[in-house]
Amino acid sequence: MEAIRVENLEKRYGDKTALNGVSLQAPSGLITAILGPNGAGKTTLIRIITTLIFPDKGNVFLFGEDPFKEKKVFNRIGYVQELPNLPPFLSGRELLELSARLKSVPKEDVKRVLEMVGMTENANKKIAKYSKGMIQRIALAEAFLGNPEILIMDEPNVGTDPILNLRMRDILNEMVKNGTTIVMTSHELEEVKKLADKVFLIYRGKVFFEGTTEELILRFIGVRVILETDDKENLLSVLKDLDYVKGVEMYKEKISVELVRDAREELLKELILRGVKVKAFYLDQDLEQAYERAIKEADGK
Ligand SMILES: Nc1ncnc2c1ncn2[C@@H]1O[C@H](COP(=O)(O)OP(=O)(O)OP(=O)(O)O)[C@@H](O)[C@H]1O
Repeated sequence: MEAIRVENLEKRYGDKTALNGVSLQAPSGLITAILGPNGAGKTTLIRIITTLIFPDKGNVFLFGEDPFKEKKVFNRIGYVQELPNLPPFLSGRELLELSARLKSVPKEDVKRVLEMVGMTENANKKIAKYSKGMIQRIALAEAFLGNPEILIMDEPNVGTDPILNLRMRDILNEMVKNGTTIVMTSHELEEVKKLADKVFLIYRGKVFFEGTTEELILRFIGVRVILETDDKENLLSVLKDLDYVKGVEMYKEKISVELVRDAREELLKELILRGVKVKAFYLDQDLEQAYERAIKEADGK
Protein backbone atom coordinates (compact mmCIF):
# COMPACT_ATOMS: atom_id res chain seq x y z
CA MET A 1 0.00 0.00 0.00
CA GLU A 2 1.15 3.54 -0.62
CA ALA A 3 1.94 5.71 2.43
CA ILE A 4 1.14 8.90 0.53
CA ARG A 5 -1.42 9.32 -2.22
CA VAL A 6 -2.08 12.60 -3.93
CA GLU A 7 -4.92 12.98 -6.43
CA ASN A 8 -5.35 15.72 -9.01
CA LEU A 9 -3.93 18.54 -6.92
CA GLU A 10 -4.47 22.03 -8.28
CA LYS A 11 -3.12 25.21 -6.76
CA ARG A 12 -3.07 28.76 -8.04
CA TYR A 13 -1.42 31.82 -6.56
CA GLY A 14 -3.37 34.69 -8.14
CA ASP A 15 -3.11 34.07 -11.87
CA LYS A 16 -0.06 31.81 -11.44
CA THR A 17 -0.80 28.09 -11.68
CA ALA A 18 1.63 26.27 -9.38
CA LEU A 19 0.02 22.83 -9.59
CA ASN A 20 -2.05 21.78 -12.56
CA GLY A 21 -3.46 18.36 -11.66
CA VAL A 22 -0.69 16.46 -9.89
CA SER A 23 -1.31 12.85 -8.90
CA LEU A 24 1.31 10.67 -7.30
CA GLN A 25 1.83 7.85 -4.85
CA ALA A 26 4.78 7.22 -2.56
CA PRO A 27 5.05 3.51 -1.88
CA SER A 28 5.50 2.43 1.75
CA GLY A 29 9.02 1.74 2.91
CA LEU A 30 10.75 3.24 -0.14
CA ILE A 31 12.45 6.51 -1.03
CA THR A 32 10.60 8.68 -3.53
CA ALA A 33 12.26 11.76 -4.99
CA ILE A 34 10.42 14.68 -6.54
CA LEU A 35 12.50 16.39 -9.19
CA GLY A 36 11.88 19.43 -11.34
CA PRO A 37 13.36 22.80 -12.23
CA ASN A 38 12.98 25.93 -10.08
CA GLY A 39 9.35 26.96 -9.94
CA ALA A 40 8.02 23.56 -11.11
CA GLY A 41 5.73 23.25 -8.08
CA LYS A 42 7.66 20.88 -5.79
CA THR A 43 7.52 22.97 -2.62
CA THR A 44 3.87 23.80 -3.22
CA LEU A 45 3.16 20.07 -3.47
CA ILE A 46 5.10 19.32 -0.24
CA ARG A 47 3.35 22.17 1.58
CA ILE A 48 -0.03 20.78 0.60
CA ILE A 49 0.92 17.23 1.62
CA THR A 50 2.01 18.60 5.02
CA THR A 51 -1.20 20.71 5.17
CA LEU A 52 0.67 24.01 5.48
CA ILE A 53 -1.44 25.27 2.59
CA PHE A 54 -4.76 24.18 1.13
CA PRO A 55 -5.13 22.97 -2.43
CA ASP A 56 -7.74 24.57 -4.69
CA LYS A 57 -8.73 21.09 -5.84
CA GLY A 58 -7.72 17.50 -5.27
CA ASN A 59 -7.03 15.17 -2.36
CA VAL A 60 -4.19 14.05 -0.12
CA PHE A 61 -4.12 10.77 1.76
CA LEU A 62 -1.52 9.77 4.34
CA PHE A 63 -1.91 6.11 5.31
CA GLY A 64 -5.31 6.35 3.62
CA GLU A 65 -6.43 9.26 5.84
CA ASP A 66 -7.11 12.84 4.85
CA PRO A 67 -4.57 14.90 6.88
CA PHE A 68 -6.71 18.05 6.55
CA LYS A 69 -9.38 16.23 8.60
CA GLU A 70 -7.34 13.75 10.66
CA LYS A 71 -4.71 15.97 12.31
CA LYS A 72 -3.53 13.03 14.46
CA VAL A 73 -1.83 11.53 11.44
CA PHE A 74 0.89 14.19 11.89
CA ASN A 75 2.34 12.46 14.92
CA ARG A 76 3.57 9.85 12.45
CA ILE A 77 5.40 12.33 10.20
CA GLY A 78 8.77 14.05 10.21
CA TYR A 79 9.14 17.12 8.00
CA VAL A 80 12.15 19.18 6.93
CA GLN A 81 11.20 22.49 5.35
CA GLU A 82 13.10 24.09 2.49
CA LEU A 83 15.62 26.57 4.04
CA PRO A 84 14.38 25.96 7.58
CA ASN A 85 13.64 29.04 9.59
CA LEU A 86 14.46 28.02 13.16
CA PRO A 87 14.08 30.28 16.23
CA PRO A 88 17.54 31.94 16.62
CA PHE A 89 17.19 32.54 20.39
CA LEU A 90 17.00 28.81 21.21
CA SER A 91 19.89 26.37 21.21
CA GLY A 92 19.65 23.31 18.98
CA ARG A 93 19.03 21.16 22.06
CA GLU A 94 16.30 23.47 23.41
CA LEU A 95 14.50 23.42 20.06
CA LEU A 96 14.65 19.64 19.89
CA GLU A 97 13.45 19.26 23.49
CA LEU A 98 10.54 21.55 22.73
CA SER A 99 9.70 19.60 19.58
CA ALA A 100 9.98 16.30 21.43
CA ARG A 101 7.45 17.57 23.96
CA LEU A 102 5.06 18.74 21.24
CA LYS A 103 5.35 15.41 19.45
CA SER A 104 5.02 13.43 22.71
CA VAL A 105 8.41 11.85 22.07
CA PRO A 106 10.55 10.92 25.13
CA LYS A 107 13.19 13.56 25.90
CA GLU A 108 15.95 10.91 25.67
CA ASP A 109 15.37 10.77 21.92
CA VAL A 110 16.96 14.23 21.60
CA LYS A 111 20.36 12.76 22.44
CA ARG A 112 19.95 10.08 19.76
CA VAL A 113 18.97 12.46 16.96
CA LEU A 114 21.74 14.93 17.89
CA GLU A 115 24.24 12.11 17.53
CA MET A 116 22.69 11.00 14.24
CA VAL A 117 23.37 14.38 12.63
CA GLY A 118 26.73 14.96 14.37
CA MET A 119 25.53 17.96 16.41
CA THR A 120 26.12 16.76 19.98
CA GLU A 121 29.07 19.12 20.49
CA ASN A 122 27.25 22.15 19.13
CA ALA A 123 23.88 21.36 20.69
CA ASN A 124 24.07 24.04 23.39
CA LYS A 125 24.97 26.94 21.08
CA LYS A 126 22.23 29.36 20.07
CA ILE A 127 20.82 28.72 16.60
CA ALA A 128 21.70 32.37 15.77
CA LYS A 129 25.34 31.27 15.87
CA TYR A 130 24.92 28.23 13.63
CA SER A 131 26.23 27.91 10.08
CA LYS A 132 23.78 27.07 7.26
CA GLY A 133 24.81 23.41 7.41
CA MET A 134 24.34 23.26 11.18
CA ILE A 135 20.82 24.68 10.86
CA GLN A 136 20.07 22.03 8.27
CA ARG A 137 21.44 19.34 10.60
CA ILE A 138 19.17 20.49 13.44
CA ALA A 139 16.18 20.62 11.08
CA LEU A 140 16.95 17.03 10.06
CA ALA A 141 17.36 15.98 13.70
CA GLU A 142 13.96 17.50 14.46
CA ALA A 143 12.38 15.48 11.66
CA PHE A 144 14.05 12.27 12.89
CA LEU A 145 12.59 12.65 16.41
CA GLY A 146 10.42 9.70 17.37
CA ASN A 147 11.34 7.65 14.28
CA PRO A 148 8.58 8.95 12.00
CA GLU A 149 6.71 6.54 9.73
CA ILE A 150 6.86 9.09 6.92
CA LEU A 151 9.77 11.47 6.47
CA ILE A 152 9.19 14.40 4.10
CA MET A 153 12.17 16.55 3.18
CA ASP A 154 12.21 19.60 0.94
CA GLU A 155 15.72 19.96 -0.49
CA PRO A 156 17.53 18.36 2.44
CA ASN A 157 20.93 18.62 0.73
CA VAL A 158 21.03 22.42 0.61
CA GLY A 159 24.00 23.55 2.69
CA THR A 160 25.06 20.08 3.76
CA ASP A 161 28.67 18.98 3.34
CA PRO A 162 29.81 15.73 1.69
CA ILE A 163 30.44 14.07 5.07
CA LEU A 164 26.88 14.72 6.16
CA ASN A 165 25.56 13.60 2.77
CA LEU A 166 27.39 10.33 3.18
CA ARG A 167 26.06 9.91 6.71
CA MET A 168 22.57 10.92 5.58
CA ARG A 169 22.55 8.15 3.00
CA ASP A 170 23.28 5.60 5.73
CA ILE A 171 20.72 7.16 8.07
CA LEU A 172 18.00 7.22 5.41
CA ASN A 173 18.71 3.68 4.24
CA GLU A 174 18.59 2.50 7.86
CA MET A 175 15.26 4.28 8.40
CA VAL A 176 13.86 2.71 5.25
CA LYS A 177 15.02 -0.70 6.45
CA ASN A 178 12.98 -0.07 9.60
CA GLY A 179 9.90 0.72 7.52
CA THR A 180 9.96 4.52 7.14
CA THR A 181 8.63 5.95 3.89
CA ILE A 182 10.70 8.85 2.59
CA VAL A 183 9.69 11.58 0.18
CA MET A 184 12.20 14.23 -0.77
CA THR A 185 12.62 16.98 -3.30
CA SER A 186 16.13 17.59 -4.54
CA HIS A 187 18.24 19.21 -7.21
CA GLU A 188 21.18 17.01 -6.21
CA LEU A 189 20.86 14.36 -8.87
CA GLU A 190 23.87 12.36 -7.67
CA GLU A 191 22.21 11.97 -4.26
CA VAL A 192 18.91 11.10 -5.91
CA LYS A 193 20.58 8.45 -8.06
CA LYS A 194 22.13 6.85 -4.99
CA LEU A 195 19.02 7.02 -2.83
CA ALA A 196 15.73 7.08 -4.69
CA ASP A 197 13.72 3.99 -5.51
CA LYS A 198 11.29 6.06 -7.52
CA VAL A 199 11.26 9.55 -9.01
CA PHE A 200 8.55 11.93 -10.16
CA LEU A 201 9.63 14.69 -12.49
CA ILE A 202 7.38 17.72 -12.13
CA TYR A 203 7.29 20.31 -14.87
CA ARG A 204 5.06 23.40 -14.84
CA GLY A 205 2.77 21.94 -12.21
CA LYS A 206 2.34 18.53 -13.85
CA VAL A 207 3.97 15.13 -13.48
CA PHE A 208 5.99 14.70 -16.67
CA PHE A 209 7.73 11.43 -15.78
CA GLU A 210 7.30 8.70 -13.18
CA GLY A 211 9.64 5.74 -12.73
CA THR A 212 13.04 4.70 -11.46
CA THR A 213 16.20 6.70 -12.22
CA GLU A 214 17.28 3.83 -14.52
CA GLU A 215 14.00 4.16 -16.43
CA LEU A 216 14.49 7.93 -16.69
CA ILE A 217 17.93 7.35 -18.16
CA LEU A 218 16.70 4.65 -20.56
CA ARG A 219 13.81 6.78 -21.75
CA PHE A 220 15.73 10.02 -22.33
CA ILE A 221 19.22 8.80 -23.18
CA GLY A 222 18.37 5.35 -24.52
CA VAL A 223 20.56 2.32 -24.09
CA ARG A 224 24.15 3.46 -24.14
CA VAL A 225 27.00 1.25 -23.13
CA ILE A 226 30.38 2.58 -22.11
CA LEU A 227 33.31 0.37 -23.09
CA GLU A 228 36.96 0.55 -22.19
CA THR A 229 39.48 -1.41 -24.19
CA ASP A 230 43.08 -1.27 -25.47
CA ASP A 231 41.82 -3.04 -28.56
CA LYS A 232 39.92 -0.16 -30.19
CA GLU A 233 40.40 -1.19 -33.83
CA ASN A 234 39.13 -4.70 -33.27
CA LEU A 235 36.22 -3.34 -31.26
CA LEU A 236 35.21 -0.86 -33.96
CA SER A 237 35.30 -3.49 -36.67
CA VAL A 238 33.00 -5.72 -34.60
CA LEU A 239 30.61 -2.85 -33.87
CA LYS A 240 30.31 -2.08 -37.59
CA ASP A 241 28.80 -5.50 -38.19
CA LEU A 242 26.07 -5.27 -35.60
CA ASP A 243 22.66 -4.04 -36.76
CA TYR A 244 21.58 -3.05 -33.24
CA VAL A 245 24.41 -0.53 -32.85
CA LYS A 246 23.00 2.90 -33.62
CA GLY A 247 26.02 5.10 -33.01
CA VAL A 248 29.54 5.13 -31.63
CA GLU A 249 31.28 8.03 -29.90
CA MET A 250 34.93 7.98 -29.00
CA TYR A 251 36.34 9.62 -25.91
CA LYS A 252 39.90 9.50 -24.55
CA GLU A 253 39.72 6.18 -22.80
CA LYS A 254 36.11 5.33 -23.31
CA ILE A 255 33.85 4.42 -26.17
CA SER A 256 30.16 5.10 -25.91
CA VAL A 257 27.97 2.77 -27.95
CA GLU A 258 24.32 3.62 -28.51
CA LEU A 259 22.04 0.65 -29.07
CA VAL A 260 18.64 0.63 -30.77
CA ARG A 261 17.37 -1.73 -28.07
CA ASP A 262 18.63 -3.28 -24.85
CA ALA A 263 21.05 -5.70 -26.52
CA ARG A 264 23.71 -5.48 -23.82
CA GLU A 265 24.03 -9.24 -23.35
CA GLU A 266 24.27 -9.94 -27.08
CA LEU A 267 26.89 -7.26 -27.49
CA LEU A 268 29.04 -8.55 -24.66
CA LYS A 269 28.81 -12.13 -25.96
CA GLU A 270 29.76 -11.00 -29.46
CA LEU A 271 32.78 -9.06 -28.21
CA ILE A 272 34.02 -12.02 -26.20
CA LEU A 273 33.39 -14.40 -29.10
CA ARG A 274 35.40 -12.23 -31.47
CA GLY A 275 38.26 -11.85 -29.06
CA VAL A 276 37.92 -8.16 -28.16
CA LYS A 277 39.60 -7.62 -24.82
CA VAL A 278 37.18 -5.49 -22.81
CA LYS A 279 38.43 -3.82 -19.63
CA ALA A 280 35.10 -2.29 -18.65
CA PHE A 281 31.53 -2.61 -19.90
CA TYR A 282 28.70 -0.71 -18.24
CA LEU A 283 25.46 1.11 -18.89
CA ASP A 284 25.74 4.89 -19.26
CA GLN A 285 24.11 6.21 -16.09
CA ASP A 286 24.28 9.93 -16.68
CA LEU A 287 21.21 11.08 -14.78
CA GLU A 288 22.06 14.76 -15.28
CA GLN A 289 22.03 14.39 -19.03
CA ALA A 290 18.81 12.37 -18.92
CA TYR A 291 17.23 15.04 -16.71
CA GLU A 292 18.33 17.82 -19.06
CA ARG A 293 16.86 15.99 -22.05
CA ALA A 294 13.64 15.27 -20.18
CA ILE A 295 13.23 18.96 -19.33
CA LYS A 296 13.86 19.94 -22.94
CA GLU A 297 11.25 17.44 -24.09
CA ALA A 298 8.78 18.68 -21.47
CA ASP A 299 9.42 22.17 -22.74
CA GLY A 300 8.62 21.02 -26.29
CA LYS A 301 12.11 21.72 -27.60
N1 LIG B 1 3.38 32.27 -1.97
C1 LIG B 1 3.41 32.37 -3.30
N2 LIG B 1 2.84 33.41 -3.94
C2 LIG B 1 2.86 33.51 -5.28
N3 LIG B 1 3.44 32.61 -6.10
C3 LIG B 1 4.03 31.55 -5.53
C4 LIG B 1 4.07 31.38 -4.10
N4 LIG B 1 4.73 30.24 -3.84
C5 LIG B 1 5.11 29.72 -5.03
N5 LIG B 1 4.70 30.51 -6.06
C6 LIG B 1 4.87 30.25 -7.49
O1 LIG B 1 4.39 28.94 -7.76
C7 LIG B 1 5.26 28.26 -8.66
C8 LIG B 1 5.76 26.99 -7.99
O2 LIG B 1 6.62 27.34 -6.90
P1 LIG B 1 7.30 26.25 -5.96
O3 LIG B 1 7.98 26.98 -4.86
O4 LIG B 1 6.31 25.22 -5.61
O5 LIG B 1 8.40 25.62 -6.95
P2 LIG B 1 9.60 24.63 -6.67
O6 LIG B 1 9.48 23.55 -7.68
O7 LIG B 1 9.62 24.22 -5.26
O8 LIG B 1 10.87 25.53 -6.99
P3 LIG B 1 12.37 25.54 -6.37
O9 LIG B 1 13.09 24.38 -7.01
O10 LIG B 1 12.91 26.85 -6.84
O11 LIG B 1 12.27 25.44 -4.89
C9 LIG B 1 6.38 29.25 -9.00
O12 LIG B 1 6.04 29.87 -10.22
C10 LIG B 1 6.35 30.24 -7.88
O13 LIG B 1 6.76 31.52 -8.32
